[in-house]
Amino acid sequence: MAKREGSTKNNKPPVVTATDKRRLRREEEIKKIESLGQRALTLANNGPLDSSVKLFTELPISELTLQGLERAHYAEMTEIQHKSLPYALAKRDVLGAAKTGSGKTLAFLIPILEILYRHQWTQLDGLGALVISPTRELAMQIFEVLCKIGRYHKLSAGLIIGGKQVEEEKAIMGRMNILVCTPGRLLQHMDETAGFDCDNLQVLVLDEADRILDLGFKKTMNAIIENLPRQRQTLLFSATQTKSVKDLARLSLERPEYVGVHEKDRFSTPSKLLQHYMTVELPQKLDMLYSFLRTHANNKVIVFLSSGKQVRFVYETFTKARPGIPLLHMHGKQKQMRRVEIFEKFKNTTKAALLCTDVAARGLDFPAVDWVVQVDCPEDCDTYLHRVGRTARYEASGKSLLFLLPTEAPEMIRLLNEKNIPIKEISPKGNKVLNVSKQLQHFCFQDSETKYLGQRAFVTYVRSVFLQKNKKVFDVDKLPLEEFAESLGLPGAPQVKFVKRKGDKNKSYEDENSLLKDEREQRRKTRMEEIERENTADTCIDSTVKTKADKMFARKNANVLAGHYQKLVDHSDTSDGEGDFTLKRADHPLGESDDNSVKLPNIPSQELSKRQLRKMKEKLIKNTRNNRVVFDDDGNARPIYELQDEDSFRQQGDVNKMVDEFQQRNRILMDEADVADREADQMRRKEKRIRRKIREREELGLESSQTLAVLKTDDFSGNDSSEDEAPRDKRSIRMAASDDELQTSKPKKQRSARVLEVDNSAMTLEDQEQLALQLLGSG
Ligand SMILES: Nc1ncnc2c1ncn2[C@@H]1O[C@H](COP(=O)(O)OP(=O)(O)OP(=O)(O)O)[C@@H](O)[C@H]1O
Repeated sequence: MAKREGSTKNNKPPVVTATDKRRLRREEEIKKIESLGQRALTLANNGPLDSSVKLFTELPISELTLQGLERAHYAEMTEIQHKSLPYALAKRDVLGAAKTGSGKTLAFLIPILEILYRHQWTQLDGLGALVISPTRELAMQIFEVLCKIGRYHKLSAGLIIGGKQVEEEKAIMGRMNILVCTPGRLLQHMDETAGFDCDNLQVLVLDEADRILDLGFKKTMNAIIENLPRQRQTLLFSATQTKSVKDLARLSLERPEYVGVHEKDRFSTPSKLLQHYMTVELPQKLDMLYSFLRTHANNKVIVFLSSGKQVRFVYETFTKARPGIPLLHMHGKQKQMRRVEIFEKFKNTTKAALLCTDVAARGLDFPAVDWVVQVDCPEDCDTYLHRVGRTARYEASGKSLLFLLPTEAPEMIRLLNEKNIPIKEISPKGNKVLNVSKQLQHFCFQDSETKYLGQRAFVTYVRSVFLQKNKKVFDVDKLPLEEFAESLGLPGAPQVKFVKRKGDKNKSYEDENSLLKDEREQRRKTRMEEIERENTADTCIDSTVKTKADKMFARKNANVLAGHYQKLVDHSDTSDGEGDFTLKRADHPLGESDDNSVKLPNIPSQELSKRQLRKMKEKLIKNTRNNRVVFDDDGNARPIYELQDEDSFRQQGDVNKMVDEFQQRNRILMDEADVADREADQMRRKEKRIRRKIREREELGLESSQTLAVLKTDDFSGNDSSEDEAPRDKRSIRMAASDDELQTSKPKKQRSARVLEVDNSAMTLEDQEQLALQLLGSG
């Protein structure tokens, strides 16, 4: 004390050490945090925010988040943000509903950052916030926005969306403060990962809440919720929000604030979205789509179909038919890396058509989409809303077109009108409709793989109609099946038999990876039971009536058909939950096997009973008798030899000469066939080579499907040797640009703890993946 007085007397300033500076700054920060909390509470208690408040800066939001928002060019709040943030920032439960593209993502990400910041969350506190999304792409998108606006916070964040690197994920799960994930993989970690617990969880967010809480995810979500503490904040957002009391009870919400933004609007779709529908007969759908793409070749278009097989078939055949617009395709069964690639490609393009299933229907924020075309009718109005919501986002405009069958149109339009969806009928200009069916026929005839794909596309479409709940819209009996098959280029309609299993769900949209192991096991068992039923119910098999397709199969030897038969009955490789019913052809006329031996369908024999094996053998032997056919130029199957009566034959001229001519003609034909076979064989081998390479790449780990990154190092240790730099810089997140930088620029201590500083400024998903790989590799 005396010393201080002395120093004052000598007019010397008191000595302020670095520790003092740190302490002062810390005290200041604590005061700010307390004030933020107080202001947030007052704001929430005051009720709805005044309409004059427009900017994020006017809300009790920390400097760190505001800087992130500014850097990402977000200044003014959208309506849903304006209405929900005051409650969410005060840690209240919120059920938010607002039109598609209206900014719901920020409405839950800002509160997450703020709540954790106000708790001064550190790595030692573990998991503080969990965001659950129904699809991987949506999770990736949310993660990207989080990286952008959270760049100045000292929090770690991970993206957990499935893939192969479970073990690597396990190693760092325990250190994540925020996780963005899909339900299936999250549950897997809850079950398997030691050291990963959610006991401290502060905020739970369900994006697309109605979807996550519906039947498809019910079991998984129930199990996840069991692992979460009851004392937490829960935020639910969707354009089509659930109000089910049961759902809310499952989540134990506490007096939630219901924030419905556009409820009083005249229409439930964005105002700048122009919506049309067109009545199209089923066999004309692909012609219409092809014509549409030809005439919109300079646009960015999303095309929705109801199954992955259809997506693949249209993609494969249209790519060959060249509609003049680049084509991309996305469905649930694609490898994750491929999906990421397509997602990024479509995001960054201005001119392309993305053919997809409903896996892309919700939440995805592709910039500047001009058109959304729904080739197949959505299962309900909510799905319609989410699909069209991929265009006209935020302040942009967009158009949509819905194809409806004459049988679907009246009821579907009534339902859409009832939901305040303004949709107008338009009719195609007759002279602009191009015919693509002929080309499809050609492709199917030329390539058996395309034909099989077409058959499966046919089956999955019919199945999807059969499984729809709303029978007033969807009537499978009224589908013109033969004409539809013809329009896909198929030589006849594959016969489809429906066996509705107990517990069948109406799931045209499901991330297969979300299925639990026991669900998959259950499906496998049911499939085996179906095969058993199929093999014993011979009364269903009508061996006399043969479709053109049946005859076409006869060309193939038994071995190939066995594979095909397996594909038809084995639903395990279905892309869109295709395994929900039994498909059965009326008969399977088999051609002669090359080696005259009978091959059984490719099912492990130990999984079949003796009786099943015997039945299958009998069935195959019965069907392998002389019924070979040839095909004429129109693709019609004919028997190889069609006998004339002798008199008319002799009248045609000298028999020996005719025999010579016949043999010569056949030699030429056989030579041609030989060349074609060799070419096909070469193609097949090439494909196999490519597939093998891809597999090898994957095995080497070059395909990183798992994405996991650390947003920010957590360092409240007080070790601020660089404290005289601007605090913003000191705290800023820097991304190591290369492996070398990662290796060399970090202090050893940090590296050994595998904590990276990340600058997400220009961080693409590829960067994030790269970073994740580096991070994982560094341990
Ligand atoms: N405050 C804002 N200022 C400017 N742009 C914003 C703001 N909030 C969101 N956006 C932009 O609006 C677009 C849509 O936002 P977002 O994806 O969050 O919509 P959404 O309501 O979640 O849509 P969906 O219901 O389809 O999931 C995004 O491109 C986003 O960057």
